[in-house]
Amino acid sequence: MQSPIIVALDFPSEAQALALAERLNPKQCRLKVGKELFTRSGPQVVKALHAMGFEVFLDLKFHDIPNTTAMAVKAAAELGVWMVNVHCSGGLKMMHACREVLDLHEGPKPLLIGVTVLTSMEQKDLAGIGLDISPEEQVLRLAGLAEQAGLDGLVCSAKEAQMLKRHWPSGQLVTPGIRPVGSMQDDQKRILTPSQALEAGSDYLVIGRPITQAEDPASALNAIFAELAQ
Ligand SMILES: O=C(O)c1cc(=O)[nH]c(=O)n1[C@@H]1O[C@H](COP(=O)(O)O)[C@@H](O)[C@H]1O
Repeated sequence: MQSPIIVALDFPSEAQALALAERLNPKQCRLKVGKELFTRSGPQVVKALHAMGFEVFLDLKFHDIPNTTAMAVKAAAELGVWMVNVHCSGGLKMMHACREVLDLHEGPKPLLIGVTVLTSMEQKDLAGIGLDISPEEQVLRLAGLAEQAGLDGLVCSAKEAQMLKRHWPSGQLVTPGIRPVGSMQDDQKRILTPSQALEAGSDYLVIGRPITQAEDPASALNAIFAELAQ
């Protein structure tokens, strides 16, 4: 089976990230490079992971005026990443500019994914930023904009996957906030287990600390992969 697992390489140095990657199998997962690692190590770490045979999700959650965001997405495409993301709350014009720049890009195009409501946020956090609606309503509103802009899918909580697949069947759903039974919740709020997330309609599962902080990360990945392959 093509693995749905994306391991989040949230490390403070390239050395640590590559040491973890060395222990993982590119047939069992893809890797996510996020803000901390990229800010410290830059495109070099992405190139090193590509050289090890991994496909990379560049998770920098771009959010800026349309031209700036689109040029950042273009740079990601030129780096050869498999997936890139932008915040849907940047609006329709911003997402549309990103779609257009990728349509013009020659060669393999990364999947363009929109971030809806962060999995660390609950209703009261939305109220704190002036949004007096439920996370589900806000996710649906942003999903509608992302579909209209021609994005390939969404980052969302697996708890919203079923609802989103009904509204946008072809949208690829990338879901963090995944916790195998018995692992720590950490700062995640809207969580599901790997199997529950796939059943709910997730296409890709972003899993960080339950694998990267495990005593034996390869076994932790293997156990999740085996459970999903059943
Ligand atoms: O875009 C993301 O990947 C993301 C979106 C979101 O809403 N919530 C979320 O946790 N993430 C990322 O998913 C990863 C989750 O890591 P763990 O909580 O350690 O499994 C982190 O790298 C987060 O940056």
